[in-house]
Amino acid sequence: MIEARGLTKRYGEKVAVEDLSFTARPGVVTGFLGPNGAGKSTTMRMILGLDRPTRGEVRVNGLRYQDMTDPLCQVGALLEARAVHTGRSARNHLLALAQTHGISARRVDEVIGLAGLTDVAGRRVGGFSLGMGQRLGIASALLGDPATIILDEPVNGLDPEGIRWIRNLLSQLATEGRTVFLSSHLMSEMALVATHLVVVGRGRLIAQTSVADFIAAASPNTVRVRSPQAIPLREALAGHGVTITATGEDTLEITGRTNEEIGEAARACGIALYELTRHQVSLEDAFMDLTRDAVEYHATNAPAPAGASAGRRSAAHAGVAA
Ligand SMILES: Nc1ncnc2c1ncn2[C@@H]1O[C@H](COP(=O)(O)OP(=O)(O)OP(=O)(O)O)[C@@H](O)[C@H]1O
Repeated sequence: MIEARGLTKRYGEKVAVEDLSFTARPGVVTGFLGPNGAGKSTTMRMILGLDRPTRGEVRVNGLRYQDMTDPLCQVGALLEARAVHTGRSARNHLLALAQTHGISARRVDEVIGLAGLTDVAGRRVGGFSLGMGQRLGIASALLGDPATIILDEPVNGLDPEGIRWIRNLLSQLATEGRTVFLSSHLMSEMALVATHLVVVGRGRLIAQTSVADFIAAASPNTVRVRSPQAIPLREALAGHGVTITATGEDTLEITGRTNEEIGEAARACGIALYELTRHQVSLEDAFMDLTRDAVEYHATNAPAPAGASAGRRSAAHAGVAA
């Protein structure tokens, strides 16, 4: 469990993180999202005792990092995959780390296997590819069998097989009851692995919610229906507060009716349906919509539109912090 309360970090005049409170719970993968410069790395560094909060505090498993006697066994972290002694072999690097916490050589070989590094464990880390470095970083994070795992951009440099491996690994770690907290700029990847989100912008909390609610809140309330009898179906569904637009010969876009209502109305009239789909935006679209005002630097050819969009307004209603 990670609990941040009123976490604030200033660098001189610059406020990197401001009054940030959130909880990452055991048993789920929590994605930590935010535009560039939103304060994610600073927050992760404070969780790991690498930066001292200006105000507030953050605890892992109820403890501040600096109060842990066996940090490697409490919280495993991957922040900078390249920050290892490049002259050592992967196994020796892990053995040296293990010795600082009285962790057995057997556990070292276990995590080498888990990370898929068995064939290269004797090779110098200096010759490792970015993907192998990531795997070694993840092996280091898991060495102490910690209840909480924090990973900054864990799929960085991994090939498709490696990405699938880490996706399965993170889900497995959460299923075992661990707290998994990770940042990534790859929204499609985050949508596949995380079930909960903490979203920050300009150092402040924007949202703390499930991925499903985050996407639902940003999605228009539209159902797409395809039927060979679109005209009688349209007549059957017409009513107060219902908008129906024909977008093709056999296709209708409907707002104001649920999937169930449409399905039941079609059945009652003996109308066949070929498709009945609630329109959902991608996590990337929801993220872009919600964080548009929190982006520090916009590309000059894509200025931020003024005012809140419908998506952002509805996101605020779904337990999303203002
Ligand atoms: N040591 C520092 N001194 C001054 N400003 C800093 C320092 N570290 C971070 N910042 C500033 O604090 C803000 C938050 O930075 P941080 O690296 O935490 O963001 P981030 O969300 O991790 O960004 P990215 O997605 O680009 O990695 C940025 O504006 C950054 O320039």
